[in-house]
Amino acid sequence: MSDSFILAIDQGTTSSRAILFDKQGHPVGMAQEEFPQHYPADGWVEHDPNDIWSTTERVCRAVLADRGIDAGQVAAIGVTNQRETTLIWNRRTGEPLHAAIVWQDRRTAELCTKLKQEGHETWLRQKTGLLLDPYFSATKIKWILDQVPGARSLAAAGDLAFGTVDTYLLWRLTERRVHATDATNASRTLLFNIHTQQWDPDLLDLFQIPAEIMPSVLDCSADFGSTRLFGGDIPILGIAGDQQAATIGQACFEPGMVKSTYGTGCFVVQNTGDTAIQSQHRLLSTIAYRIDGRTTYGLEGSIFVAGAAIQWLRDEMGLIDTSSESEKIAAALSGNHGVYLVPAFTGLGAPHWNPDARGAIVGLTRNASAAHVVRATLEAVCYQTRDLMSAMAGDGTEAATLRVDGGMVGNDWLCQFLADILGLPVQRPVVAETTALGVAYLAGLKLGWYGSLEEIGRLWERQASFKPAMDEPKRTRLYEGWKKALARVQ
Ligand SMILES: Nc1ncnc2c1ncn2[C@@H]1O[C@H](COP(=O)(O)OP(=O)(O)O)[C@@H](O)[C@H]1O
Ligand SMILES: O=P(O)(O)OC[C@H](O)CO
Repeated sequence: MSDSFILAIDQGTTSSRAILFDKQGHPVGMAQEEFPQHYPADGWVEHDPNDIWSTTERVCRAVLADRGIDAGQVAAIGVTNQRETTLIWNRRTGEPLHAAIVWQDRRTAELCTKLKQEGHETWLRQKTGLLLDPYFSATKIKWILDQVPGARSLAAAGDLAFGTVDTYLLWRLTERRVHATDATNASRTLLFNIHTQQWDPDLLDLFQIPAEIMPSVLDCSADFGSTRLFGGDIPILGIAGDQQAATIGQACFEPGMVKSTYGTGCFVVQNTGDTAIQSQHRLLSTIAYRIDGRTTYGLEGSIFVAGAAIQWLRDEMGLIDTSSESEKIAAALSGNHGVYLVPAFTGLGAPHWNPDARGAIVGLTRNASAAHVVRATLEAVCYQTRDLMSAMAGDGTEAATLRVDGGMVGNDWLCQFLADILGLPVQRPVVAETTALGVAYLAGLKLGWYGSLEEIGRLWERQASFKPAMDEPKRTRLYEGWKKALARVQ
């Protein structure tokens, strides 16, 4: 089996990646391509569907060519993706009706506020585990159907298909144009009842979305069809939203286990077993994975800006030349000197859910320097994680450790400060690409490469552990400072 691989496609917010994994879950090759972000109006974020597709197709071809691997050696494909991002296309022509509306896009904030005022949030939360926020797909679908001329009549004629990014990629990968998604992606639309596991007629009604445009919903580890685009026929056997895939890649299979992924945003997910917890702290209840028809739920805290703030330091403020430089700068300072940065660039996500909040730097004195702003940006990611972890402890289980991954956790200073502020050991795995790994595992389960999640769990390896080293009074003092800064922007 040594010459057999799984090809994991990770279609993220800023780039598309293709990674080949062997049976032991080791990456043996990777190709990555960034693509343009479009900001057509304040608070709007769009992707060109053709960029999503063409970068994905190219990175798949590139990784196979680089490693000299042909389609016959690829046992299966797994697909993981930026979630909630919404596409609608014409089933007959394949033409997208509109640009993809990205998860970060706030154009439907007003509609969400109106629906909240009309009292819809409570029943909607019970069914979906989510909140009324522009983040999720439903209001984005409604926006496209309402704004694109002729869209509603095309939908009535059965000519339109809606999909999150996984669904769009699946449709384009498969010759027979499979229109399907998995339960984790479905659970981010605000249209899927996480208890009955069905598209919910009341929700479709509320958002005026015709059922005909919705994809069928399968387990995460399932036969999604096959593709002939890379030479031979390769089955597609795994799909999961990226944060759920990372939960699997981090082997958080026991209730109470938590992972946190630090990429563009930061997403903390705790496994809650077969219970969909109704959060009292404005966290989301979501489907962590569904395998063999059995659903495992998760509690999720989503922060919209994490690594994106480091990019902002680099691209807009010019305070650093590279993201990794932030580590050296933060480490060289003896403390934060009371400087806090609240990166509420697109409002605040969990547990605040305030779309109108905006960013701020507070505590500046004559001695404050660019270095303090850089350090404050890294610190903010850690304080926000503590906000989420405290909310989670209030709703369910207090975590014993935190497993971290994503582009930012190569930063040792960040990982240590995170352990210090949480007062919790932080563990970093050997395979940093946990998102792609998670979906490779899902495909591998279907292939029979792995007999169970327990077997997969035994493959998880720790690369580094960061133990809390800060005394409690200092931890409390720093966190209190953060809370004061946060109060200034709300
Ligand atoms: N050493 C570092 N310190 C801080 N941030 C970093 C570091 N390396 C990368 N990043 C940030 O991590 C993000 C990239 O992570 P990645 O997981 O690839 O993101 P995504 O999948 O959301 O596109 C970028 O925002 C980048 O600024
Ligand atoms: O593409 P990422 O890694 O920033 O993840 C985006 C999330 O799935 C949005 O919910």
